[in-house]
Amino acid sequence: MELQKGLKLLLQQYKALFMKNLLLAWRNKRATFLQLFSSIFFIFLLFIVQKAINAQFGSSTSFKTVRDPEALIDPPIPPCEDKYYTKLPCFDFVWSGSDSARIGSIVDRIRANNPGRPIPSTKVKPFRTKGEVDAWLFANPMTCPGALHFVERNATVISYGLQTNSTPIAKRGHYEDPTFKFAIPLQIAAEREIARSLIGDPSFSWIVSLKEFAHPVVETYSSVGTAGPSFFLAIAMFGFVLQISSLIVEKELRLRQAMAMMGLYDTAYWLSWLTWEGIITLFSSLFIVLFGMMFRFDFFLNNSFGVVFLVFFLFQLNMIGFAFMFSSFISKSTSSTTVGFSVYIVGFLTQVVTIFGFPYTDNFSNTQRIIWSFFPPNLLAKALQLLSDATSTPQDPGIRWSHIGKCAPNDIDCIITVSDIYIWLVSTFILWVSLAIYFDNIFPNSSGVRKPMFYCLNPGYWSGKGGNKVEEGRICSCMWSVPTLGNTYPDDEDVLQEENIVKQQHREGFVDPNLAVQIHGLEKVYPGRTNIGCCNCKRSAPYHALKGLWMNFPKDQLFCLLGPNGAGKTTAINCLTGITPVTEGDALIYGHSIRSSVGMSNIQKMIGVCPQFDILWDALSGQEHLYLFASIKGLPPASLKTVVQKSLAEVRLTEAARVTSRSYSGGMKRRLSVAIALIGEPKLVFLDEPTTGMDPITRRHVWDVIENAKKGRAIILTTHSMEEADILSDRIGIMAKGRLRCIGNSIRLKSRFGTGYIAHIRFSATSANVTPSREDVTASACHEEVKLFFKDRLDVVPKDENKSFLTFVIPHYKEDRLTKFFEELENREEEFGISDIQLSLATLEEVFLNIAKQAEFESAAAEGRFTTLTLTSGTSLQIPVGARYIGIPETVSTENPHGVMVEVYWGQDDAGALCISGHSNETSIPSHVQLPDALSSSHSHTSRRNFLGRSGPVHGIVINPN
Ligand SMILES: Nc1ncnc2c1ncn2[C@@H]1O[C@H](COP(=O)(O)OP(=O)(O)OP(=O)(O)O)[C@@H](O)[C@H]1O
Repeated sequence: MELQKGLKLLLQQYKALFMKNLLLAWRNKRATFLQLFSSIFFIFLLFIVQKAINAQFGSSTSFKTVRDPEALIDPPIPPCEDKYYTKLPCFDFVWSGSDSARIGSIVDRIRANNPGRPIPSTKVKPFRTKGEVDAWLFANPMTCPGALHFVERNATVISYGLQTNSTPIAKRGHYEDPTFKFAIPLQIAAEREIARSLIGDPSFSWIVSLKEFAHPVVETYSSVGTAGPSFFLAIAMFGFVLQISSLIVEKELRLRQAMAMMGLYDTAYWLSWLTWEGIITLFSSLFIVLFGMMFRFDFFLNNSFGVVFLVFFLFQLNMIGFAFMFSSFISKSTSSTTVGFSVYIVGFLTQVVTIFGFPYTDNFSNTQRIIWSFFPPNLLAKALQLLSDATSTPQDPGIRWSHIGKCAPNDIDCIITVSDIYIWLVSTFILWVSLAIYFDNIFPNSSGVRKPMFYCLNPGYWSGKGGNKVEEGRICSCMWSVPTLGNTYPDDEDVLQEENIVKQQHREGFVDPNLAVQIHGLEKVYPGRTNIGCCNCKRSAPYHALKGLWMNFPKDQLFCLLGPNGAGKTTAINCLTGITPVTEGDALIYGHSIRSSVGMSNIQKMIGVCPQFDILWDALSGQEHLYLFASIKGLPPASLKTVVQKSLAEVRLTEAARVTSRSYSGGMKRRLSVAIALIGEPKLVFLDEPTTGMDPITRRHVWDVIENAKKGRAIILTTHSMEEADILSDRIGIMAKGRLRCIGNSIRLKSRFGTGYIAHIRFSATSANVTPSREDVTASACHEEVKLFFKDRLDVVPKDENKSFLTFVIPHYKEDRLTKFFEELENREEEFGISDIQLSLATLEEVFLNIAKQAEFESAAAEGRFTTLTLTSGTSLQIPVGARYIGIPETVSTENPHGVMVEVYWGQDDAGALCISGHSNETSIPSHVQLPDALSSSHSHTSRRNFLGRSGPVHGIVINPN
């Protein structure tokens, strides 16, 4: 099948990813709903805030249009309790001039003639002089709203002075103007009563009326301009947090890596997210403006629709770009809410500062403005302020398209316009997205791999020819030097032969067309690093996970890679699939080198990978996964449906095709992963433990799938199931500690590395006329005879036995005696009471365990590990891990002229580490054995004392009795 290439493939991948984003958003309806419609809630809150403020300030005529102002006639002196924040007991007024009886009577009349409310004498306080009044006011603040100072100059002249607290105060949205409320009524009352006293007519008429100017609304409070920035920032935060977590989840779950392995273009990935979020942002901004208009905000009604919409759209888009950039710094999706919350808090604070004028006035420098404008919430706050100021009174026309580049006529401090803010939002958006892509490349991905810091300065990166070099570890971690490998020649003859063939082909530059993979000395060292934290310094040494692999994988064969945990199987697959860079060596996959970026992109088109852990989107169904991966692979659109249906049928997921993978069982997920690996007819398939977690029936079915898939392609399979390896593989390689230990087909491995042949002897049930106790005796006699027969002819003892069978393990080197032996045994079947004889080769599991144990022996020897052997006699010896024969120090005697030794039996614990499982009886060391002096010397190092004078551990002596 011809796969799509170039621009066509990019477009196909883009469409498939866009569809994936749409499906994820559709399945996560609650989050998408919040992203689109949370604005209605916040705008409703703004509406309530606006209403509450209007109600509070409603009493002040400044907030109203006054066309026919009402006159206030003879305003009375109000009670002192009416003053805001007054302290009780209080006085309506205090006065000086109490030495004069005439002044006293004027004050009495002021009290008595106060319109509508005569003032009781207790509510006024007389003083002799102004100085006394000042001293009293100083000592008793907030207890009196005004003071009158009278001076009787002569019989026809009385002068007076007025004193009041001139600070206007606001209380719960109401302003108190002390001049109008207290000073003028006192003034009117004082002048009225002085005039009456001077002309001697106590009923002299005196009417004063006060009236404000007719005026339009002088000021308004816009909740959108003041509280709006933080509310609209909160709306944008939904998109911000969701975007960060979507990107991180795909990184964290290695979904991006899986797509990259299938040949995904980064451009398609970023474009799909950008367009998807662009569309969501567009609708979200549209709803903000429509809801704002619905709630009748002047801000939304009087400014041009397009101008307001663009502010919200560009701001939200900018926040998405900001989220893209942040996602490079975060590795856990659970941190996205914390990051979102922190950005919101910082944004809220900087917005408050912005609303108070920083730094968009002449008082601040350009540098301050530039730095401030990099943070998108600040630009939003300023834009909302400009738009809100432009509609602050009904007379203000708002901002039209034609005016976006101009300052408002009354804005004398204007330093930034709406069009400047658009430019800032667009250019910083481009900056965030570029930084996001750059950081995404230079920060380690989920496999710890990253590009060099200046990768984009490499011309090869842009031309597509090379420049795809990758590094490992964090940017700021110091790498340790890579340890060199010692002797890398294999001990096993088959491995050596394979290695020689591959090496020769490599030397000759021969690319065998019948080979799918040629591995040339593949080495992988995971870098050790020193991470310097603020108060600690963590070190980890480099780890040699692959120590030089030389192997060929023919086409049309299934190669099974076995090995204990940590052997390096997954590392080998990761190197071959380009997930992790190789340290040394190379591999050719269908002639393409894994070390070249062009080679790797060709390789990715012809491989399929089923990773060790299922890499699936919870919210996508099996069918959607297959559509997505088939599209990324570049299968022609016309064939997608048929291919997907076929794949689903192959892995028996047709019925569950439309069910989201969240509801799949472990086995179903594995089957889907296998189907993904096989989609698009890849020429090489990597299956990393594909049947883990499957029940026996499903496992057998998947074996059928794999068996069928073998035709026309190479498969590399890793598994911990020996049965699986035995059934499926054409060739098996067992790895341990980063090296290939053996290679060959199953029979070859069993015959070379198994303990030998296994003979099961089953005994016939004793006849019915034999009593039970007699039956036991007969059976036991038969067993003994057979045991004797095996001992006599083959020198073997039973490995396992019970009432009805005996099991013997016959070593390979006794193979030549077997034909005759079994002929004789068959002839004597009746005599021995044998009902059945079964002869089989040792199992692959046994081979595996032997190889793993051998590798442990080698690594223990290489590392010089020691353990304690406690003999039955009670003596404890320090012996090297893996040593088989140990001479016991200071045991030379006339009976044992060469001393005494034991054979140590080694087993492996649950973690695969070597442990002593027992030891033989103490026996004399044979005379031919070369002995170290230590064995007989009484002053040997084995019983030396340490520097504290205490005796150190006694060391056993490793000897070779053969
Ligand atoms: N990113 C890494 N950084 C450091 N060491 C690593 C890294 N990945 C793997 N290793 C180490 O490399 C060794 C080989 O690991 P690998 O996963 O290849 O083993 P495996 O044979 O696939 O084991 P399993 O059967 O458990 O999957 C292990 O000791 C592992 O700890």
